[in-house]
Amino acid sequence: MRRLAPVLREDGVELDLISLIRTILAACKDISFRVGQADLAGVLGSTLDENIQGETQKKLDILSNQLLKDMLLESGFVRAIASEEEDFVVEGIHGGRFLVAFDPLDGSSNIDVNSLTGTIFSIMPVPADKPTDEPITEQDFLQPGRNQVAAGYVMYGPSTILALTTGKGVKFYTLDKTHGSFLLTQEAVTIEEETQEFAINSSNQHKWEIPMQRYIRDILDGKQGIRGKNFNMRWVACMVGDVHRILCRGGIFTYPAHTDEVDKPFKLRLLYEANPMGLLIEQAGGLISTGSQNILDIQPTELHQRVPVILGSKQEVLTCLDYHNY
Ligand SMILES: O=P(O)(O)OC[C@H]1O[C@](O)(COP(=O)(O)O)[C@@H](O)[C@@H]1O
Ligand SMILES: [Mg+2]
Ligand SMILES: [Mg+2]
Repeated sequence: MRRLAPVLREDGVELDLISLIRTILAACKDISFRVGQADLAGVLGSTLDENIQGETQKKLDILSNQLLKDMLLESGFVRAIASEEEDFVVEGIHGGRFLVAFDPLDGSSNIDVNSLTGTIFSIMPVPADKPTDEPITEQDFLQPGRNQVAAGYVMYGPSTILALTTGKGVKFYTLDKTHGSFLLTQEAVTIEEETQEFAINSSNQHKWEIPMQRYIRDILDGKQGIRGKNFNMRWVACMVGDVHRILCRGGIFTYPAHTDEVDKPFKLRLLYEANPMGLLIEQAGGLISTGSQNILDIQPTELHQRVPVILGSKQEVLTCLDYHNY
Protein backbone atom coordinates (compact mmCIF):
# COMPACT_ATOMS: atom_id res chain seq x y z
CA MET A 1 0.00 0.00 0.00
CA ARG A 2 1.18 3.50 -0.83
CA ARG A 3 2.25 6.14 1.68
CA LEU A 4 0.81 9.64 1.74
CA ALA A 5 3.74 11.78 0.55
CA PRO A 6 4.43 9.99 -2.76
CA VAL A 7 0.70 10.02 -3.56
CA LEU A 8 0.52 13.77 -2.93
CA ARG A 9 3.65 14.37 -5.02
CA GLU A 10 2.07 12.40 -7.87
CA ASP A 11 -1.04 14.61 -7.55
CA GLY A 12 1.20 17.64 -8.12
CA VAL A 13 0.91 19.00 -4.58
CA GLU A 14 3.77 21.39 -3.76
CA LEU A 15 6.37 20.30 -1.24
CA ASP A 16 5.61 22.93 1.42
CA LEU A 17 1.96 21.90 1.45
CA ILE A 18 2.89 18.22 1.72
CA SER A 19 5.12 19.05 4.70
CA LEU A 20 2.32 21.03 6.30
CA ILE A 21 -0.19 18.19 5.86
CA ARG A 22 2.35 15.78 7.36
CA THR A 23 2.76 18.11 10.35
CA ILE A 24 -1.00 18.07 10.95
CA LEU A 25 -0.95 14.28 10.71
CA ALA A 26 1.93 14.01 13.19
CA ALA A 27 -0.24 15.82 15.72
CA CYS A 28 -3.26 13.66 14.82
CA LYS A 29 -1.26 10.48 15.38
CA ASP A 30 -0.48 11.72 18.87
CA ILE A 31 -4.17 12.56 19.45
CA SER A 32 -5.16 9.13 18.12
CA PHE A 33 -2.80 7.45 20.57
CA ARG A 34 -4.19 9.42 23.51
CA VAL A 35 -7.82 8.80 22.46
CA GLY A 36 -6.95 5.09 22.40
CA GLN A 37 -5.36 5.24 25.86
CA ALA A 38 -8.39 7.12 27.30
CA ASP A 39 -8.42 6.69 31.09
CA LEU A 40 -4.91 5.26 31.00
CA ALA A 41 -3.63 8.60 29.65
CA GLY A 42 -5.88 10.62 31.97
CA VAL A 43 -7.54 12.42 29.05
CA LEU A 44 -11.21 11.81 29.87
CA GLY A 45 -13.46 14.35 31.56
CA SER A 46 -14.04 18.09 31.49
CA THR A 47 -12.01 21.11 32.51
CA LEU A 48 -13.46 24.06 34.41
CA ASP A 49 -12.98 26.30 31.35
CA GLU A 50 -15.27 27.42 28.54
CA ASN A 51 -14.25 28.35 24.99
CA ILE A 52 -15.27 31.62 23.33
CA GLN A 53 -18.48 29.94 22.19
CA GLY A 54 -19.58 29.23 25.75
CA GLU A 55 -18.97 25.47 25.53
CA THR A 56 -17.30 23.62 28.39
CA GLN A 57 -13.92 22.39 27.22
CA LYS A 58 -13.04 18.74 27.67
CA LYS A 59 -9.50 17.80 28.65
CA LEU A 60 -9.05 16.26 25.22
CA ASP A 61 -10.26 19.44 23.47
CA ILE A 62 -7.47 21.38 25.21
CA LEU A 63 -4.81 18.74 24.71
CA SER A 64 -5.60 18.22 21.01
CA ASN A 65 -5.60 21.95 20.45
CA GLN A 66 -2.22 22.32 22.16
CA LEU A 67 -0.64 19.50 20.15
CA LEU A 68 -1.83 20.90 16.83
CA LYS A 69 -0.99 24.45 17.74
CA ASP A 70 2.56 23.71 18.94
CA MET A 71 3.44 21.49 16.00
CA LEU A 72 1.95 23.82 13.38
CA LEU A 73 3.49 26.99 14.76
CA GLU A 74 6.92 25.35 15.00
CA SER A 75 6.71 23.85 11.52
CA GLY A 76 7.88 26.89 9.58
CA PHE A 77 5.08 26.55 7.02
CA VAL A 78 2.28 28.27 8.93
CA ARG A 79 1.76 32.01 9.15
CA ALA A 80 -1.15 31.73 11.61
CA ILE A 81 -3.73 29.34 12.98
CA ALA A 82 -7.39 29.64 14.02
CA SER A 83 -9.03 27.02 16.19
CA GLU A 84 -12.38 26.27 17.80
CA GLU A 85 -10.54 26.36 21.12
CA GLU A 86 -8.68 29.67 20.55
CA ASP A 87 -10.54 32.95 20.99
CA PHE A 88 -8.36 34.74 18.43
CA VAL A 89 -5.95 34.07 15.60
CA VAL A 90 -2.51 32.83 16.78
CA GLU A 91 0.58 33.99 14.85
CA GLY A 92 3.18 31.59 13.48
CA ILE A 93 6.27 32.65 11.54
CA HIS A 94 6.41 35.55 9.09
CA GLY A 95 7.64 33.46 6.16
CA GLY A 96 4.81 30.89 6.47
CA ARG A 97 2.63 30.79 3.34
CA PHE A 98 -0.41 29.05 4.80
CA LEU A 99 -3.22 29.69 7.25
CA VAL A 100 -4.70 26.68 9.04
CA ALA A 101 -8.13 26.61 10.69
CA PHE A 102 -9.07 23.53 12.70
CA ASP A 103 -11.50 21.85 15.02
CA PRO A 104 -8.98 19.94 17.13
CA LEU A 105 -11.49 17.49 18.58
CA ASP A 106 -14.86 17.12 16.89
CA GLY A 107 -17.57 15.19 18.69
CA SER A 108 -16.44 16.20 22.18
CA SER A 109 -19.57 14.75 23.78
CA ASN A 110 -18.43 11.31 22.58
CA ILE A 111 -15.04 11.38 24.33
CA ASP A 112 -16.17 10.02 27.67
CA VAL A 113 -18.32 7.25 26.16
CA ASN A 114 -15.59 5.75 23.97
CA SER A 115 -17.36 6.73 20.78
CA LEU A 116 -16.27 8.39 17.53
CA THR A 117 -14.28 11.63 17.51
CA GLY A 118 -12.12 13.38 14.92
CA THR A 119 -9.99 16.36 13.93
CA ILE A 120 -11.09 18.64 11.07
CA PHE A 121 -8.66 20.95 9.23
CA SER A 122 -8.77 23.57 6.51
CA ILE A 123 -5.69 25.04 4.79
CA MET A 124 -5.85 28.40 3.02
CA PRO A 125 -3.21 30.60 1.42
CA VAL A 126 -2.07 33.80 3.11
CA PRO A 127 -3.80 36.55 1.07
CA ALA A 128 -1.50 37.48 -1.83
CA ASP A 129 -1.42 41.18 -0.92
CA LYS A 130 -0.50 40.60 2.75
CA PRO A 131 2.88 42.21 3.58
CA THR A 132 5.22 39.67 5.25
CA ASP A 133 6.05 42.01 8.14
CA GLU A 134 2.43 42.71 9.14
CA PRO A 135 0.63 40.62 11.76
CA ILE A 136 -2.08 38.29 10.56
CA THR A 137 -5.57 39.36 11.63
CA GLU A 138 -8.98 37.71 11.76
CA GLN A 139 -9.70 39.43 8.44
CA ASP A 140 -7.04 37.33 6.67
CA PHE A 141 -8.91 34.15 7.64
CA LEU A 142 -12.22 35.42 6.27
CA GLN A 143 -11.88 33.73 2.90
CA PRO A 144 -14.60 31.75 1.10
CA GLY A 145 -14.26 27.96 1.35
CA ARG A 146 -13.36 27.80 -2.33
CA ASN A 147 -9.96 29.31 -1.47
CA GLN A 148 -8.96 26.20 0.51
CA VAL A 149 -5.90 24.49 -0.98
CA ALA A 150 -6.46 21.37 1.12
CA ALA A 151 -9.00 20.12 3.64
CA GLY A 152 -9.66 16.95 5.53
CA TYR A 153 -10.39 15.13 8.73
CA VAL A 154 -8.83 12.38 10.79
CA MET A 155 -11.39 10.08 12.39
CA TYR A 156 -10.52 8.33 15.65
CA GLY A 157 -12.63 5.20 15.45
CA PRO A 158 -11.92 1.48 15.51
CA SER A 159 -9.28 2.50 12.96
CA THR A 160 -7.79 5.96 12.47
CA ILE A 161 -8.71 7.22 9.00
CA LEU A 162 -7.69 10.32 7.10
CA ALA A 163 -10.00 11.75 4.43
CA LEU A 164 -8.08 14.30 2.38
CA THR A 165 -8.63 16.53 -0.61
CA THR A 166 -6.14 18.81 -2.31
CA GLY A 167 -8.67 19.66 -5.01
CA LYS A 168 -8.20 16.45 -7.01
CA GLY A 169 -10.91 14.26 -5.56
CA VAL A 170 -11.00 12.64 -2.14
CA LYS A 171 -8.78 9.83 -0.88
CA PHE A 172 -8.89 7.77 2.32
CA TYR A 173 -5.74 6.77 4.15
CA THR A 174 -5.65 4.42 7.13
CA LEU A 175 -3.12 4.81 9.93
CA ASP A 176 -0.95 1.70 10.11
CA LYS A 177 -0.41 1.71 13.86
CA THR A 178 2.45 -0.77 13.64
CA HIS A 179 4.60 1.59 11.53
CA GLY A 180 2.93 4.94 12.18
CA SER A 181 2.24 5.75 8.50
CA PHE A 182 -0.97 6.77 6.78
CA LEU A 183 -1.42 4.34 3.87
CA LEU A 184 -3.72 4.91 0.88
CA THR A 185 -6.76 2.66 1.26
CA GLN A 186 -9.30 4.23 -1.12
CA GLU A 187 -8.90 6.45 -4.16
CA ALA A 188 -11.57 8.48 -5.95
CA VAL A 189 -14.07 8.40 -3.07
CA THR A 190 -17.47 9.10 -4.63
CA ILE A 191 -20.80 9.76 -2.92
CA GLU A 192 -23.87 7.92 -4.23
CA GLU A 193 -26.27 10.47 -5.78
CA GLU A 194 -29.40 8.87 -4.31
CA THR A 195 -29.88 7.70 -0.74
CA GLN A 196 -32.38 6.34 1.77
CA GLU A 197 -30.43 7.35 4.88
CA PHE A 198 -30.62 10.65 6.75
CA ALA A 199 -28.90 12.19 9.77
CA ILE A 200 -30.44 14.89 11.94
CA ASN A 201 -30.72 15.38 15.69
CA SER A 202 -34.50 14.97 15.77
CA SER A 203 -34.73 15.89 19.46
CA ASN A 204 -34.61 19.46 18.12
CA GLN A 205 -37.61 19.03 15.83
CA HIS A 206 -39.72 21.62 17.67
CA LYS A 207 -36.99 24.22 16.92
CA TRP A 208 -36.75 23.73 13.13
CA GLU A 209 -38.11 26.11 10.51
CA ILE A 210 -41.11 25.00 8.44
CA PRO A 211 -39.19 23.75 5.34
CA MET A 212 -37.09 21.34 7.43
CA GLN A 213 -40.17 20.23 9.39
CA ARG A 214 -41.89 19.33 6.12
CA TYR A 215 -38.87 17.64 4.58
CA ILE A 216 -38.33 15.35 7.58
CA ARG A 217 -42.07 14.67 7.98
CA ASP A 218 -42.21 13.44 4.36
CA ILE A 219 -39.14 11.25 4.91
CA LEU A 220 -40.73 9.71 8.01
CA ASP A 221 -43.92 8.95 6.06
CA GLY A 222 -41.85 6.34 4.21
CA LYS A 223 -43.12 4.28 1.32
CA GLN A 224 -46.76 5.31 1.82
CA GLY A 225 -45.92 9.03 1.70
CA ILE A 226 -44.97 11.48 -1.02
CA ARG A 227 -41.34 10.23 -1.13
CA GLY A 228 -42.48 6.70 -1.94
CA LYS A 229 -39.60 5.01 -0.12
CA ASN A 230 -38.55 4.09 3.39
CA PHE A 231 -35.57 5.80 5.00
CA ASN A 232 -33.11 4.77 7.70
CA MET A 233 -31.75 7.22 10.29
CA ARG A 234 -28.25 7.56 11.82
CA TRP A 235 -26.78 10.17 14.20
CA VAL A 236 -23.21 9.88 15.48
CA ALA A 237 -23.13 13.23 17.40
CA CYS A 238 -19.79 13.79 15.67
CA MET A 239 -19.84 15.49 12.29
CA VAL A 240 -16.68 13.62 11.27
CA GLY A 241 -18.46 10.30 11.84
CA ASP A 242 -21.58 11.35 9.95
CA VAL A 243 -19.62 12.78 7.02
CA HIS A 244 -17.41 9.70 6.88
CA ARG A 245 -20.45 7.43 6.65
CA ILE A 246 -21.83 9.60 3.84
CA LEU A 247 -18.53 9.46 1.94
CA CYS A 248 -18.62 5.66 2.34
CA ARG A 249 -22.24 4.85 1.48
CA GLY A 250 -24.14 8.08 0.75
CA GLY A 251 -26.76 9.85 2.83
CA ILE A 252 -27.86 13.31 3.85
CA PHE A 253 -26.71 15.12 7.01
CA THR A 254 -28.19 18.34 8.26
CA TYR A 255 -27.79 20.63 11.24
CA PRO A 256 -30.52 23.22 10.59
CA ALA A 257 -31.38 26.53 12.24
CA HIS A 258 -32.95 26.50 15.72
CA THR A 259 -35.68 29.13 15.77
CA ASP A 260 -35.75 29.47 19.58
CA GLU A 261 -32.09 30.46 19.89
CA VAL A 262 -32.09 34.01 18.61
CA ASP A 263 -28.45 34.78 19.52
CA LYS A 264 -27.05 31.44 18.34
CA PRO A 265 -29.47 29.84 15.85
CA PHE A 266 -26.82 27.62 14.17
CA LYS A 267 -24.48 25.00 15.63
CA LEU A 268 -21.74 24.24 13.14
CA ARG A 269 -18.82 26.56 12.53
CA LEU A 270 -18.07 27.77 9.01
CA LEU A 271 -14.28 28.04 8.92
CA TYR A 272 -13.25 24.79 10.59
CA GLU A 273 -16.30 22.51 10.25
CA ALA A 274 -18.57 23.41 7.30
CA ASN A 275 -15.93 24.66 4.83
CA PRO A 276 -13.47 21.74 5.06
CA MET A 277 -16.33 19.23 5.05
CA GLY A 278 -17.87 21.16 2.15
CA LEU A 279 -14.76 20.81 0.03
CA LEU A 280 -14.54 17.08 0.77
CA ILE A 281 -18.22 16.56 -0.05
CA GLU A 282 -18.04 18.56 -3.28
CA GLN A 283 -14.82 16.84 -4.36
CA ALA A 284 -16.57 13.50 -3.85
CA GLY A 285 -19.48 14.54 -6.06
CA GLY A 286 -21.92 15.59 -3.31
CA LEU A 287 -23.54 18.91 -2.45
CA ILE A 288 -23.34 21.24 0.56
CA SER A 289 -25.68 24.14 1.23
CA THR A 290 -27.08 26.38 3.94
CA GLY A 291 -30.54 25.92 2.40
CA SER A 292 -30.18 29.08 0.36
CA GLN A 293 -26.54 29.10 -0.83
CA ASN A 294 -23.57 26.83 -1.48
CA ILE A 295 -21.48 26.92 1.70
CA LEU A 296 -18.20 27.21 -0.19
CA ASP A 297 -19.36 30.53 -1.70
CA ILE A 298 -20.05 32.25 1.63
CA GLN A 299 -17.92 35.31 2.34
CA PRO A 300 -17.21 34.82 6.07
CA THR A 301 -17.67 37.78 8.39
CA GLU A 302 -16.40 36.32 11.70
CA LEU A 303 -13.76 33.83 12.78
CA HIS A 304 -16.18 31.64 14.76
CA GLN A 305 -19.18 32.22 12.48
CA ARG A 306 -21.86 29.51 12.51
CA VAL A 307 -24.01 28.33 9.61
CA PRO A 308 -26.87 25.94 8.93
CA VAL A 309 -25.62 22.87 7.04
CA ILE A 310 -27.25 20.45 4.60
CA LEU A 311 -24.79 18.07 2.90
CA GLY A 312 -24.48 14.72 1.20
CA SER A 313 -25.89 12.78 -1.75
CA LYS A 314 -26.58 15.22 -4.57
CA GLN A 315 -30.16 14.26 -5.47
CA GLU A 316 -31.27 14.08 -1.84
CA VAL A 317 -29.75 17.48 -1.00
CA LEU A 318 -31.50 18.93 -4.06
CA THR A 319 -34.78 17.44 -2.84
CA CYS A 320 -34.25 19.00 0.58
CA LEU A 321 -33.46 22.35 -1.07
CA ASP A 322 -36.72 22.14 -3.04
CA TYR A 323 -38.58 22.35 0.29
CA HIS A 324 -36.59 25.51 1.10
CA ASN A 325 -37.30 27.17 -2.25
CA TYR A 326 -41.08 27.24 -1.90
O1 LIG B 1 -25.30 17.82 20.44
P1 LIG B 1 -25.71 17.36 19.09
O2 LIG B 1 -26.95 18.01 18.60
O3 LIG B 1 -25.75 15.87 18.94
O4 LIG B 1 -24.56 17.93 18.11
C1 LIG B 1 -23.65 17.16 17.44
C2 LIG B 1 -22.86 18.04 16.55
O5 LIG B 1 -22.05 18.91 17.33
C3 LIG B 1 -20.68 18.71 17.05
O6 LIG B 1 -20.20 17.79 17.96
C4 LIG B 1 -19.87 19.96 17.23
O7 LIG B 1 -18.48 19.72 17.31
P2 LIG B 1 -17.55 19.92 18.64
O8 LIG B 1 -17.53 18.65 19.42
O9 LIG B 1 -16.24 20.21 17.96
O10 LIG B 1 -18.08 21.10 19.40
C5 LIG B 1 -20.68 18.10 15.64
O11 LIG B 1 -19.58 17.31 15.43
C6 LIG B 1 -21.96 17.27 15.66
O12 LIG B 1 -22.52 17.10 14.39
MG1 LIG C 1 -16.83 20.10 15.88
MG1 LIG D 1 -14.35 20.53 18.67
